[in-house]
Amino acid sequence: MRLLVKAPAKINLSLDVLHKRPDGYHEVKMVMTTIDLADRVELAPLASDTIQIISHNRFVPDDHRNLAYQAAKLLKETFGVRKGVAISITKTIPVAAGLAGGSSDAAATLRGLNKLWQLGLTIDELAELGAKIGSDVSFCVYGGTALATGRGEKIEHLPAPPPCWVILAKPTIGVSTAEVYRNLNVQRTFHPDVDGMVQAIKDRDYERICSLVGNTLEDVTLKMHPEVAHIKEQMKRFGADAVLMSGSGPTVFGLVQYDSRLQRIYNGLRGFCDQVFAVRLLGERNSFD
Ligand SMILES: C[C@](O)(CO)[C@H](O)COP(=O)(O)OP(=O)(O)OC[C@H]1O[C@@H](n2ccc(N)nc2=O)[C@H](O)[C@@H]1O
Ligand SMILES: Nc1ncnc2c1ncn2[C@@H]1O[C@H](COP(=O)(O)OP(=O)(O)OP(=O)(O)O)[C@@H](O)[C@H]1O
Repeated sequence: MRLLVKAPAKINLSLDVLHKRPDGYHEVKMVMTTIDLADRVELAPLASDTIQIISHNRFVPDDHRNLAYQAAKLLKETFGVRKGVAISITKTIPVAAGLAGGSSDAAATLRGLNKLWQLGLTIDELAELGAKIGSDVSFCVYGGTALATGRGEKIEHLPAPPPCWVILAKPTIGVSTAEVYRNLNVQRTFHPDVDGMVQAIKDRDYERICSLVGNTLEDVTLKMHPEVAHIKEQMKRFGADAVLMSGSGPTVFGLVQYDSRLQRIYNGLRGFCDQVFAVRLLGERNSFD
């Protein structure tokens, strides 16, 4: 049996960093939501007891460094599985972009292998295991919309925000999440109103959601890569309702409610940015199939 699993990207509508912890990670408080831009993860049983990664993207490792590999290894070791699997990853989510592509591939692998190997784990158990792979993996196991705290692995589910378009523009640079956190001075930085964002989502108030988007990590990445600020300015100028960098960047997203404006913004950005996507905000859990 071969299994095809969808691995959607996330954006951070609000991301606050509270303080650095003794373990080196940062305590965060953020609102994340899934969007309709997804990698395809295909799982096929192997006769030998090995994990094989097939990826045709030169930026994606095809060995133990791949987060999907780490997900399979974690399940094998934790539950004593003596079976092999070939994991074929077709990337659509840009790499090192702030969209949790690798984390979502790992989450899809956890969900898929739970079925393929008939492990009978609950979604909460899979999310807990996911946290061992990376801070964004727990959220990606569930998808939907959530308030994430701790180092990002404590998930409180939220209703979906009102439907809208999400325009994404990624400059041709990759950003290291570790480096962005390292360059952050938590005391002297902007802190968005995350509680306000949670309330606005519960109230399904699109205008308030747009007015409250904010990301503590944005200033750090903008200083390192001024082209991200340029994309932000252009997206605002072309008429997006709200504009923000996602995660540690460098992808910038814009929220747009009216179809009539979408084409104009998309075309405008395509003029100077290679990777531009217009997708729907998913926001609902279980939108993987
Ligand atoms: C920027 C975000 O994507 C926002 O959703 C996440 O906070 C990062 O999630 P991630 O890429 O899954 O991060 P991990 O793979 O767990 O960690 C990568 C590196 O980022 C830093 N890191 C990450 C998460 C966090 N809460 N504090 C940190 O300081 C650490 O230096 C860590 O070594
Ligand atoms: N399945 C994978 N897909 C993409 N990159 C992967 C994968 N597994 C490991 N990596 C490595 O992880 C690095 C970060 O990639 P990824 O696309 O997950 O970043 P990101 O979108 O910024 O993540 P996040 O938003 O969670 O910080 C890449 O440079 C790559 O070397």
